[in-house]
Amino acid sequence: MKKGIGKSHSKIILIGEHSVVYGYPAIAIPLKKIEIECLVEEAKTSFFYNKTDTLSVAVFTALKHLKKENAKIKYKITSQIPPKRGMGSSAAVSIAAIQAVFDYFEENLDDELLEKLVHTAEIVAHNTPSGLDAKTCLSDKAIKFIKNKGFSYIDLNLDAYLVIADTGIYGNTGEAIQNVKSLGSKADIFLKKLGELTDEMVKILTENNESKEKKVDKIGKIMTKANTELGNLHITIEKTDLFVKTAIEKGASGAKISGGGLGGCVIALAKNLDIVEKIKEGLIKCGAENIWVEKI
Ligand SMILES: C[C@@](O)(CCO)CC(=O)[O-]
Repeated sequence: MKKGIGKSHSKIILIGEHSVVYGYPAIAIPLKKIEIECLVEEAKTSFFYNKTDTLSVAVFTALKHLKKENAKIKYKITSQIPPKRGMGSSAAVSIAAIQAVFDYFEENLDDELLEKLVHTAEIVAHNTPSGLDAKTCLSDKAIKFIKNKGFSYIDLNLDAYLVIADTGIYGNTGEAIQNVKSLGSKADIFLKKLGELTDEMVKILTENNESKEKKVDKIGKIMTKANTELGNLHITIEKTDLFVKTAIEKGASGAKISGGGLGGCVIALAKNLDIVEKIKEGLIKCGAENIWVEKI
């Protein structure tokens, strides 16, 4: 039977979520071990478009581009990425689905077109995507990203670990973006501060000759400060605050939410595996539903 396959992976945002929507830089890291795959196969009936479902929107976006809106296909997603947790599941679903549709019809798809189509699909998912999620889910390496300006690869090389802990609470990027918008000009000062913190982190990562340990300390502190600013923007919640506090008590150099907010994941930076274990233990006691560890 004819079939098409597409693949992508998860991501986290080290710093700069939300402020990136307003033109400030962000740093994001692909999580290549947490994968997603989409399979497209022949079906008896035409594809049914549901505009409230990210996957359906992505498939439709690809079919529309190929002028095959009435194609008789069905699709299936196999994903390790929990949805609505700030781990890029909507961008990754879109990437995998669009690739699978193009693969099914044996059409060429370069990265530029893929990104454009993902962006179109993402607009339906949360209105004003900066493009950061899609770019990170398409990347093999950490990136520094500025909306409408592009990206550059960034070498982290810290010999440290990120503990990524899922609160189990669905975040809502669209609502979180709306919360920030509704603060009006009151948000400006917090967004600017996030931009400054990101610039500071980029400097440490790219220009600083200190020991890795000192860099990790500084980066951790910046992460925690960023979380405070995200709190000022009303997108942290009680459980993420508890995770951040606990991770730091257990020895994390710093911690923050990652992604859209209002739930989702907290990321904590740890200097070594002993600290990783302590953080994990603490966060499991606080109700973490799932924990991943990424060396950075
Ligand atoms: C909240 C946000 O900054 C990140 C969502 O993962 C939105 C975006 O960049 O499109």
